[in-house]
Formats: sequence, C-alpha cells, structure tokens
Amino acid sequence: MRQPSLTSTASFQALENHALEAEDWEMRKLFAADPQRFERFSCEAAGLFLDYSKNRLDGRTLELLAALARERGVERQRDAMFAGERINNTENRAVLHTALRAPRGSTLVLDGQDVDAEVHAVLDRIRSFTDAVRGGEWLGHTGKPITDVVNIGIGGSDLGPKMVVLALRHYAHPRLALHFVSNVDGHDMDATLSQVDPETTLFIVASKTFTTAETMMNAQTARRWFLERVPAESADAALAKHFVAVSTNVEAIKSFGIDPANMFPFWDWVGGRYSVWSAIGLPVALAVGFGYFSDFLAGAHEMDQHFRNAPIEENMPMILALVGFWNREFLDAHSVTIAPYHQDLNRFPAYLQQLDMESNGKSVTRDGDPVDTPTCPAIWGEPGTNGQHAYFQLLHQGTDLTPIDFIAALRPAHEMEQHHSALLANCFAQSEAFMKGKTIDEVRTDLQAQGLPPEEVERLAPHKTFPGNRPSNTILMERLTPPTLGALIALYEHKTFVQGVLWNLNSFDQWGVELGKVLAKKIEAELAGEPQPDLHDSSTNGLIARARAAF
Ligand SMILES: O=P(O)(O)OC[C@H]1O[C@](O)(CO)[C@@H](O)[C@@H]1O
Repeated sequence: MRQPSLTSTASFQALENHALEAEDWEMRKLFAADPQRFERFSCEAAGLFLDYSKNRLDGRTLELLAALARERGVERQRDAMFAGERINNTENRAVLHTALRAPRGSTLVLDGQDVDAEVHAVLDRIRSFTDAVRGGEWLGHTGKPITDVVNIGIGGSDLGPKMVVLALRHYAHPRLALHFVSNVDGHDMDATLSQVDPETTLFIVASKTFTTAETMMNAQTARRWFLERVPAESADAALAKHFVAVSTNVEAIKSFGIDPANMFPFWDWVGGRYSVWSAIGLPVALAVGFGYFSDFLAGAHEMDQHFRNAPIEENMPMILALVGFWNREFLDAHSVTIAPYHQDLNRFPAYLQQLDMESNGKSVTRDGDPVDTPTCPAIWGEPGTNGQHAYFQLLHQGTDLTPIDFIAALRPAHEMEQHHSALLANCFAQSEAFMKGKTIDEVRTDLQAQGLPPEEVERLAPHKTFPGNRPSNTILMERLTPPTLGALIALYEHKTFVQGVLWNLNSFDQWGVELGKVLAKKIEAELAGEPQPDLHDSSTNGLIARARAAF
C-alpha cells in the first residue's frame, strides 16, 4: 500500500506545531524544572544504557514521535522484516540479518529454504575451520601453522569485520595477525603483502557478489603474488591451503580458482552492510575464536528481542531513531557526530557511515516519490578525546547544530585506572558543556574575577561564550565485550531501520553507488587504451589527459 507523504500525516503535523512551541526551549531550564529528567529520559537493554535526556525534548515530544512511529507502521514493518517478508522492494529480497544471530531452533522458512538450518550449518563450518586454523591443525603448504590472515573485501565485506576485530583485540589469538585490504589503491595491498609470509598467510576473499571491481583486482593480485612464491607443480594444492572465499556466488568463486569446499556461503537476504554476522565475520571468528563470535551474535540477538518486544516508548533503538529524527527534521541537524570514548572503537564511526548513509542516504521513497523532508544526516566522527582537540571547536561554537552520540565503557580492558577516569571525565564533561554552554554573563563574571579591565572583558567575552543547548546521547556499557559490541551494532542497525520507515525509504538497496562504478570502468579503459577523442566534459577530459601524460 502506498504510504502518504510524511508531511501530510496528522502526527507529523502535530510534531510541526509542537516544534514551534519547542523552538525556544533551553535544556538548562528543562533540567532545572525536572529533577527526574535523567531517569525519565534514559533506558536500558541488552547490556547497554542510553541517556537521551540531553536533547531538546520533553514527554510530549516523545508521545508525538511515538504516535508518528505508529502512524508510519514501524511496528508492522519491523515484524515484516523479522518474518522474512520481501521488504527490500527494489531488489525483491527479504532482509534477514537478524536470522543470522538467532539461536539454533528458530523456525523460519523462506521460499522453501530452512533459514535456521542453513545458517547453523555455515556456523558449524566456521567453527571447525576457525578451530583448525587457531589450533594450528590447518597448515600452510609447507606444513607451517597460519600466522597471518588477510581479508580482501570492501564496504560491508571489510568495514564490519575490521571494526569488530579491532574492537575485540583483547580477545584475540596471540599467534594470528589480522590484516584488511580494501582499497583498489595498490598502496593498500603493497603495505600488507610486505608484512606477510606466503608460507603462513591465509587469504579470505570476501565479496557478497564476487564481482566488486576493487576486491576482484586485489584478489587477483594476491593470488599472483602467492603463486609467484610457490612451485608451479604444487600450485593448486597450495592455493587450497591459502585461499578461502566468503560469498553468495559459487560460480564466480569457482572461476576465480577457489575450491567450493573452501567457500563459506551466505545469502541474498543479507545486505552487505548487515553482513558481519554471516560468514563475512570469518576474520572475527578467526581472531577471537568461535566461542566469542557466538557471544557477539548472542548480544545482537538480545537487542533484537528487545527491539521486537519492548513498547516504542521503552524501546532503545526506536528511541534513538525518534530522537535522531526530531533533531534532523525540527532542529535542522545536517550531520551527526559519533564519538566513541573507547580507542578500540576507533573504526565504529566509519562502520556507521556505511550502515546509516548507504541505507538512508536517499531522496526517493520506497514508492518512487520524492521525499518531502530531509532524510539521513551525514555521519562522521573519531574517538574521544582526539576529536576534542580537532573539530569539537565547531561543535561547541560553530553555526551548525550537530548532535553527538557519546559511547563509553564504564570499565576498561586495561589496568591504567587513571587513564580511564580521565577518559570518562572528558566524555561526561563534553556532554555537559554541549548542553549547558556558557552564557556571556558567566563569561564576564569569570573574566572580571581574573582581574581583567572592563574593556578587555567586553572584547573577549563574545569569543569565550558557548551557546550550549546542543543535543547529545550517551550510550554506556559495563565493558566492551563481544555481547555488548553485538548489542551496540544491532542497536544502530535497528535505529537506521526505524528512521528508514519514518521517511518511507527502502533502507536495503544502494543504487546510488552504481553510476560511479560504470563510469570508472569506461575511464579505466580509456586510461589504458590508445588516445581517444574527448568523450567527456572538459574537466574529466582534462584530468584523464593529465593522467595519461603521467603514465
Ligand atoms: O561484498 P561485495 O559484493 O563485494 O560488495 C561490497 C560493497 O559494495 C557495495 O555494494 C557498494 O558498492 C556495498 O553495499 C557492499 O557492502
């Protein structure tokens, strides 16, 4: 059924009216007026705690947002996703990444396929393979145990496993070093190959389609590099010990020369950016072992259960989505900063960029109509406290309002307690500063107390004033563990889903990446071929000409 446009819905219009009333709200005053604000605007689920009290909203705002979610059918669409309906309507696919982390025994049949049985059969294979590699029973072609694993993939076939392996480094196997090559830029492959030994390196070629240009070129290069170092007569046997594939495309992996016995499959109902739970997570299972990989899946499943069952008003992913929606639509927030106050989450912002922006960076609804409000904000960030010494200036005093998600673990994985309290102090201080700001009168009082002459006080005061009233969420966990990380990722997946439903987008296709791919193929041929007539605009022709002259 065609959805009405967002702005024509009664609940969106009610929110518009409410936003007019809320225009002058100051969070300082909201906190002063309600000593229970923190308790009222925070929730817990799956080992995570979300404080969303430092947003410009009140109970009525949430009621109206929840009403909008209901009017847009968020619960119905959530249930349709879990049930395996083909909600990816432009690719006619189900969206079942949640089935990848469901415990054995769940019943879901999709087109005659027993999803649970297939998922767990692959998980069993992942377990035996990773046990063998980690245990030193899987040997390289000269009889040595594997010491290095190189994952070759890009986008969802890189960002997820790379982020998780870094985040869980405390759980990692001491013998295995994990490397990730994604960029078609040869410097990426070169930097990795220069560190590894062909006798002890396992290559994982990870690509859902097994057609992605960057991955195919990188995989061919790795294969050539490897074969140049192996006696020709044992090439096939050696390849079988050193190359495995993760894909949905068995024919393509065969023609690449990988034995299907070395292929870990997944399915078209797993989107690339939602695939870390599938065999795309093989590097994670190799690094931390199958037990912790299962815990990671279990943490995500716990968040799934919460998302499925909790009422909207207590549902963490729904709340995160609704608050983000409020900030985007009514506070004109063009971007969101992700600030993990945990160095091991340093690739988390990059991971969320694909998750959120590839899912909801769209301007046409699922029905093909132009959207009538702004959609996905830009997502960016760096670990705190590094960001504080770089771009937080703009967040505090710039002209745009940029909401921030602070993410922290209460306990560290190290024993340097002093560092950890300094880290948390910074995290909490920043959210306080964004909320409170510092008024010009407060600045004047400070400067006067420092004994500055009145004209100097007046000259400096505007520069030292902080507008404040800038929204943030804080997500806390006890420790960064496999289950809490699983829950954290699932939280953001579902947040993205809910926002997609509010905007009536198909969050599971990514047509926007195609045009550049097609043009790059043409230009690659032009760069390699004979001089050709100018085929493009003058800028593109000029750039190609300069590159050709340099070759
Ligand atoms: O796993 P594949 O098929 O190589 O795709 C890699 C990535 O490329 C994209 O299709 C975008 O080009 C992503 O959605 C995907 O995660």
